[in-house]
Amino acid sequence: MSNQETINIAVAGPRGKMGKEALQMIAKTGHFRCVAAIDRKNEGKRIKELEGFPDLDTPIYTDIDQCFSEHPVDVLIDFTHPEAGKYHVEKAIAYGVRPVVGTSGFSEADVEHLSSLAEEKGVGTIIAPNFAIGAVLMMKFSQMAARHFPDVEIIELHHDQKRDAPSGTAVKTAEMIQQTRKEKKQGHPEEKELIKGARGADFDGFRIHSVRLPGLIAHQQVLFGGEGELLTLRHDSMNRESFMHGVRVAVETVMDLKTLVYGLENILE
Ligand SMILES: NC(=O)C1=CN([C@@H]2O[C@H](COP(=O)(O)OP(=O)(O)OC[C@H]3O[C@@H](n4cnc5c(N)ncnc54)[C@H](OP(=O)(O)O)[C@@H]3O)[C@@H](O)[C@H]2O)C=CC1
Ligand SMILES: O=C(O)C1=N[C@H](C(=O)O)C[C@H](O)C1
Repeated sequence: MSNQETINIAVAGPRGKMGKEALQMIAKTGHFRCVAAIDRKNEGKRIKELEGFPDLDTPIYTDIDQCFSEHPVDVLIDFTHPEAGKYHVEKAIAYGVRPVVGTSGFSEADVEHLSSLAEEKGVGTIIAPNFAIGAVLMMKFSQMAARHFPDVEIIELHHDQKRDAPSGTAVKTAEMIQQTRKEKKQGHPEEKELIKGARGADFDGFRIHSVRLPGLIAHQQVLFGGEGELLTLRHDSMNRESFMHGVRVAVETVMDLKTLVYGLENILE
């Protein structure tokens, strides 16, 4: 489709950190229009009544059925929580609305389930654990490196308001590494944790560590160890605008899809 055709968007989670950022991105993108918001509070209010958007006269719904029945919505952007996100995606697909989902914490089974729904209805859907371009490159470089360095540990670092651990990005990175890494249980065979959790979460024989601190936004290091050498890949999101180019590309791309795509790396050129 032409980049200039207007895309009507509903945003789920408009009071959240990412929901607010998405509203700003939509306002700055000429051919995007926010036509509705889905929030579990503020039924019947307008976004302009929320903090930060005095000019946005967009209706807020708590009932997603009502929202999709009353508005012609092309794309749903969801930045909420996994249970709400899954419900929103199921509803969107049923109404023929294309979901673009950043919400993390979906299980493999959730993604498979939503993928079958999308395919059955022919509704384009994008679920991306991380919309930052640098993060996607870090994941791809990690996948390349794991072919040569099977000894790897992931350290993800996030703000202390994050609910899920490990992060969606860390899980996706681990899944991508798993595709190229020779299977191996790392560390000493008789290794013993003196404090439970000291060695982090086990993913197919390698470890994921989650750090939560105020002051952090979203960061990840992937450390590879070899004979006499170390390779460190690191990505830092210094603000939440860093995710918005990817969200914009996903909104444009999903208009032409008929199935579910999991991971931004699958749509970037
Ligand atoms: N893919 C990516 O690039 C990125 C993904 N994320 C992910 O996005 C998600 C949101 O992150 P963030 O904005 O920081 O989190 P916030 O907690 O700031 O925002 C989440 C929002 O979702 C709302 N919400 C919860 N349940 C519902 C519901 N049933 N219906 C409607 N809204 C609901 C919350 O409302 P309430 O206040 O009432 O609880 C809150 O406003 C997380 O899963 C995070 O991991 C974050 C950054 C980048
Ligand atoms: O909660 C966040 O903040 C983030 N969540 C996503 C994740 O779980 O990977 C993406 C990014 O890391 C920020």
